[in-house]
Amino acid sequence: MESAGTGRREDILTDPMRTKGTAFTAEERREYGLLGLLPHTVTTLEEQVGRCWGEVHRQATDLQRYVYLRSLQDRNEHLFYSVLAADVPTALPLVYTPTVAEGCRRFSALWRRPRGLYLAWPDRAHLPEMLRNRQHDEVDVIVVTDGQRILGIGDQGVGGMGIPVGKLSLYTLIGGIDPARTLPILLDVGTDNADLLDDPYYLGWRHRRIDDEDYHAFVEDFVSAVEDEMPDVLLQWEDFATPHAAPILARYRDRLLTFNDDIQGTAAVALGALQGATDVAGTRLADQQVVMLGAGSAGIGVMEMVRQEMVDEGLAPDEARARCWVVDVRGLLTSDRDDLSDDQRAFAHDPADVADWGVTGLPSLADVVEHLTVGVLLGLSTAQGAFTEDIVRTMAAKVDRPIVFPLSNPTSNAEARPADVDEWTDGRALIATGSPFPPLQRDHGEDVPVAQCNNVYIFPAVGLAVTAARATRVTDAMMRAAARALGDASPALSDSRAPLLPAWAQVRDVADDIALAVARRAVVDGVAPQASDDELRAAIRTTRWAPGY
Ligand SMILES: NC(=O)C1=CN([C@@H]2O[C@H](COP(=O)(O)OP(=O)(O)OC[C@H]3O[C@@H](n4cnc5c(N)ncnc54)[C@H](OP(=O)(O)O)[C@@H]3O)[C@@H](O)[C@H]2O)C=CC1
Ligand SMILES: CC(=O)C(=O)O
Ligand SMILES: [Mg+2]
Repeated sequence: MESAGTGRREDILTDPMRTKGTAFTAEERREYGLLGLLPHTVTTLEEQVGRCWGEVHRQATDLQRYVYLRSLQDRNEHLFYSVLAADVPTALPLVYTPTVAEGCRRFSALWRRPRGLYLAWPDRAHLPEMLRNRQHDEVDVIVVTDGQRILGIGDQGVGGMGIPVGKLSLYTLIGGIDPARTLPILLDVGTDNADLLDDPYYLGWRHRRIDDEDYHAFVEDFVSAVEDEMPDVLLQWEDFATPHAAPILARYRDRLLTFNDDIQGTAAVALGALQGATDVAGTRLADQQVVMLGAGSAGIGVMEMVRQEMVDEGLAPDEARARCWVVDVRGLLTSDRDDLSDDQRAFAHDPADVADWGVTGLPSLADVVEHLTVGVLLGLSTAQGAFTEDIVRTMAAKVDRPIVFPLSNPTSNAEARPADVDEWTDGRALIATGSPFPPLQRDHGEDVPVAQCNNVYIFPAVGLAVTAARATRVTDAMMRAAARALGDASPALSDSRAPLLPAWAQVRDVADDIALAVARRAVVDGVAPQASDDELRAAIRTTRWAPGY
């Protein structure tokens, strides 16, 4: 009993993928040598879920709720996912934006147990060995960050690991990816966050970020090691700073099964929400002047998909570009600026386009809104409150149904609060936000939920699609297919007062529909084996993991 019995019972009691905790039945407790190791009462999974939610609600702050749920995840994954699934709208803001931002900021202080891989530059000679040390051999999805641009809160160094962990939990909750087949990775290449460098308890490599030449060599070594170890894995790049995000995607998108969530996932969800919004507004994207505040990788990614959509709607590429306006911290992107990347330059306007505005220097967002009839105003700028009352009122004075999406995360970085936008536009605005906000109050007492336009609607479905279809690449057309399928599911298409995106209660069904559309497109694009719709549907069904004992 002593040796073999002890080994077996400890495994099954403490292995987060196999334990049932107090739900082990009397027979199982005897069979596995667990008698005496658990309190007498045998509980059901439903009772455990109820008990856990009771504890979540008893915590004093959302950060404590986050810590509780993360500890539960490390202890018992079936229970953790059952808890999340029981109340997705309440769980999401706790394991994801906005609370995960605080989890990242306080990562070192809150450290409990290891999860995923920490690949630090000083250990670069051992990358293959570190990858081989992963907990589970078979991996479907990796989410990797270097922690440099975490949501809108900047460089969090090793604390950025909160994001891959959080995103992968949503791959499982929404996309049904087996949690034992997910792998969060943090590339620790230092941090330029002075507070972290000064923090005696900081757990990352205490060093300034390495230079670009070393950085790209390290990323290349990492990618090569992933190719050797896990050649079929989906590699999702997350929260890389703009100077690295697009170049990395460009370098690897034709070599691996890979995508950048902030560029491509955000674009797809924004386009999906715009489909419902333009339908309610009774217009087409191609008829609008679309303004983006923020020229980072997320903002430019969204505008690129908006431009493609306008072309699909019938505009010539130049006509489409002429309707897209991007404003960054200095002002409007114009072709005489020498501080633009090639991706940004693609949206720069000729200074002659705005010469008759009479503005000295670069036009600001207020200037753009004053001089154009703007139908769509999007924010991916990290600039809290940048959609001011003046700006929104000026816009709303010229269009019946202004489309206003303050998309920056977390909540504290949003360009505007929905309740304010609603008030300034007398309830006419069509609103979606990046982080969750309370519903809008109407005089007659009916609450109107605000759509959360967040890439969480997209990435779990893309993961499900490529895993089920055995795709080898993520093409632009696959991301467009995701956007369309999400747009088609917009409740606003059938009820103009309904939110622009589906309710969280439906999100898993919607993910199945998106996954089918993406998988189908992968087959058409020749990046997945031939399969009929029925075969793809069946593959999606069998790929889906669900919690339960
Ligand atoms: N809703 C969603 O699903 C998603 C939301 N996001 C959010 O989008 C935001 C931006 O992400 P990303 O593009 O990667 O980040 P970046 O930091 O690279 O981009 C921010 C952009 O906004 C500009 N900017 C900063 N401050 C201001 C200001 N006061 N006025 C106007 N422009 C300003 C910056 O200009 P400059 O570079 O010159 O400083 C830059 O162009 C983040 O908050 C992130 O959380 C991202 C992905 C998905
Ligand atoms: C949602 C997301 O990916 C971000 O804010 O970066
Ligand atoms: Mg992100």
